[in-house]
Amino acid sequence: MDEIISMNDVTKSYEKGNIKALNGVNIRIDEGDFVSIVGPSGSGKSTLLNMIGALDKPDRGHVKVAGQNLLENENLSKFRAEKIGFIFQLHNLIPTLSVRENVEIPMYSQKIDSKEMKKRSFELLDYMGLKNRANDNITKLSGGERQRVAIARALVNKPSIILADEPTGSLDSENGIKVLNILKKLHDDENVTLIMITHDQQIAKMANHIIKMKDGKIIS
Ligand SMILES: Nc1ncnc2c1ncn2[C@@H]1O[C@H](COP(=O)(O)OP(=O)(O)OP(=O)(O)O)[C@@H](O)[C@H]1O
Repeated sequence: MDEIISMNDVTKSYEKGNIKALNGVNIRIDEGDFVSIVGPSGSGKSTLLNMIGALDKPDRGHVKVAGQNLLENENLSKFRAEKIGFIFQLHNLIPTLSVRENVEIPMYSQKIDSKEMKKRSFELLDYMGLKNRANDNITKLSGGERQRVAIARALVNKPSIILADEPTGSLDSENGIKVLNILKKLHDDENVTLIMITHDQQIAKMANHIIKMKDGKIIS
């Protein structure tokens, strides 16, 4: 399989070097892999995910994602919009917009006409079982429904990589399973590379590979 993400001796410190959030991390992830990241609070999981998504820069080391060296890339927002879909625990949806408008946000920076935007957002909302909620204000939806909107938004630019930080963390188990099944189906059907942080051992086992972190290092 082809490599899609690699990190070489990546180090990231905070508080003038007192906290080593990442301490010499090496990874290789192949196209189409489903990887879960586990480890205690503060072990560096979010920092690792943010490095892959070019939301953060290492102090030292190399990060290569989808063939691009992120330290040399001068247009990281374009890179993010085209290659990466982000799903966060608190889903960062915009409360003043409708469901459909929230899904369309990542397309605004691309040169996509409004008809095509509408077509894509309806398709994805249909896939998520939310087509009839498209014009509702986002605040009318339940937590599980909002998380499905966040997944639709992450997919709208057809990214090759999805980064999910505790995507089921704020959901009850029934809704959590629904969201996970959607992510798993995406991975199986579309060959999307899926990288997910979780605290739940059972959920972690759904992945093909598990990265275990401790004190800024990968321990297995
Ligand atoms: N912006 C920041 N400023 C200072 N310290 C930070 C910052 N971001 C992270 N850290 C520190 O870096 C370390 C790793 O944090 P990180 O958020 O990556 O851990 P995590 O494994 O994702 O934790 P959790 O499971 O609690 O979300 C922690 O000690 C954290 O306090």
